[in-house]
Amino acid sequence: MRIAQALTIAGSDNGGGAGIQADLKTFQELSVYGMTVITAIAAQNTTGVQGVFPISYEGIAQQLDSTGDDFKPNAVKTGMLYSTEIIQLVAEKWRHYEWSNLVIDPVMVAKGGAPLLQQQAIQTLITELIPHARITTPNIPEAELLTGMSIRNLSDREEAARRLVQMGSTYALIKGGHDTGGMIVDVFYDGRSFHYLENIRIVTPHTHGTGCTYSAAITAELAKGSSVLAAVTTARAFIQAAIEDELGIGAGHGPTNHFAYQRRQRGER
Ligand SMILES: Nc1ncnc2c1ncn2[C@@H]1O[C@H](COP(=O)(O)OP(=O)(O)O)[C@@H](O)[C@H]1O
Ligand SMILES: Cc1ncc(COP(=O)(O)OP(=O)(O)O)c(N)n1
Repeated sequence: MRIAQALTIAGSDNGGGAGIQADLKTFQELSVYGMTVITAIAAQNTTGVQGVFPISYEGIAQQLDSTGDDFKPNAVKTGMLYSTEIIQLVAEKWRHYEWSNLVIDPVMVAKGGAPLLQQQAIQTLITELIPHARITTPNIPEAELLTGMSIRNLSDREEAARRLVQMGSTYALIKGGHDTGGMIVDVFYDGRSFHYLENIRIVTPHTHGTGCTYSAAITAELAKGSSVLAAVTTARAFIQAAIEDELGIGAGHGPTNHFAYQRRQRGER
């Protein structure tokens, strides 16, 4: 049996809650073989980001080539891409290796406020990468920056999702974690109709890496051949379990629990 394979192109979080580390843990939990291309080293912990150290252009190009020359990932996810140059490079290699199932988590700012994407790179993301996306998964502030509109209510989220699809992303998911209400509503758009993934907001400080983990779970499910809506639905259950069964690690905003979903599947909760 050929195992499903997924590649993440993202930054490193030494604390293990977000970035490459969250992606690999999520792939593994969902029985998908994970591969990485590291774009930047973010020195961080649960209290914030202390430094960002981009990998050289040549270093990223070589990682992409070493991956593409030998492996055939069934799905590819992008997270922290940091600069215009890195986005252009990823788009070029995407075309060259004819990869499929691109999941774009347009990481821009960490929850503590540290920038993870240079301001001038947002336009490059829109013109160079989003047209290749199977699905793009911004949180509300990211969706506002990508679409140039302010998002205040549900119909704004729907309009933002429409605009992402107009930019060329086949599907869009506007994540509702940054909303302040008691319910979190993630808006999924398939180009024709909307689906709403609603959940009660869990009151916890331990939500570091939720966006990375959610999009990695979508990527893993796409790698295994799921439809996009089925992938998002499973991923939503994965992130819900990961937030609910908190680990309580670190003095600040701790990581989510990547073990939780499978433990529940095995009845071990
Ligand atoms: N407190 C919470 N309770 C329940 N689900 C949450 C909570 N915070 C985040 N999520 C889930 O995680 C997803 C990603 O979180 P969000 O904060 O929107 O993105 P990001 O981590 O990229 O900023 C949300 O869409 C939601 O499904
Ligand atoms: C290396 C790296 N990549 C992405 C993030 C942001 O992760 P996200 O899932 O948006 O969660 P928060 O950090 O915002 O809680 C990161 N911190 N580091």
